Amino acid sequence: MTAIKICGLTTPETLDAALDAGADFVGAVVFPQSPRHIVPDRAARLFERARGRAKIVAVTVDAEDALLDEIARTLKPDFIQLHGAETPVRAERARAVTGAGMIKALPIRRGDDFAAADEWDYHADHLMFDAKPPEGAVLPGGVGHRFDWTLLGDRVFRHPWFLAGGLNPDNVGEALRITGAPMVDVSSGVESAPGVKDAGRIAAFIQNARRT
Ligand SMILES: O=C(O)c1ccccc1N[C@@H]1O[C@H](COP(=O)(O)O)[C@@H](O)[C@H]1O
Repeated sequence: MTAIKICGLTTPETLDAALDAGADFVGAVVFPQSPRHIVPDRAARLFERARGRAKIVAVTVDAEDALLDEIARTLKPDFIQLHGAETPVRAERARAVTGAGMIKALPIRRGDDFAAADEWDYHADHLMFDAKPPEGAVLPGGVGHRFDWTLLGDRVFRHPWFLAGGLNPDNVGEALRITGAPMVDVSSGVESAPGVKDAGRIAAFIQNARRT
């Protein structure tokens, strides 16, 4: 069965919508430039209701040790998602500081962007293939951009991997049919406005992904 991550949750109502619909991973974005930013202390109080029901993911972008340490002490995530330009050395440091599993997002625009996966596959527990944002974009993710899913072809990776970028309730079925992704991740596609999650769209996304 496809594993599903709902990312950028900031309210109890929408977190409950994700949990009740059967999300496997729920994500807190700790990145001040994001409309979904939540400080670690508040994330810890919000996400406590998810513990044991879904894996808790802290999404970070080139985070310093101090922030990683704060996230580890407060939120205690099951996974740290690295969504910036981290190196494998920094990623191993993030793993050591947090004691959490690691998801590494790789930006994809063309087929040769998958080359980075060869090395990262040996460091990350899960790779996440997300669309490369347009030049000058403030956010490295969460912008609803998708890449050409056929680029995945019949590539094989060591661990189950996430497809992300521009997914929504209407296209997740097609995305799964084309890519055979074992895991999917969504943020802006289940919102009514940037940073405003929609319980109905969360439920529809999970239902449509499961149906496929
Ligand atoms: O969601 C954000 O605001 C965000 C900020 C910084 C880094 C990553 C972020 N989100 C991640 O990007 C994917 C794809 O987003 P979308 O579905 O295209 O909107 C999202 O699932 C998060 O993992």
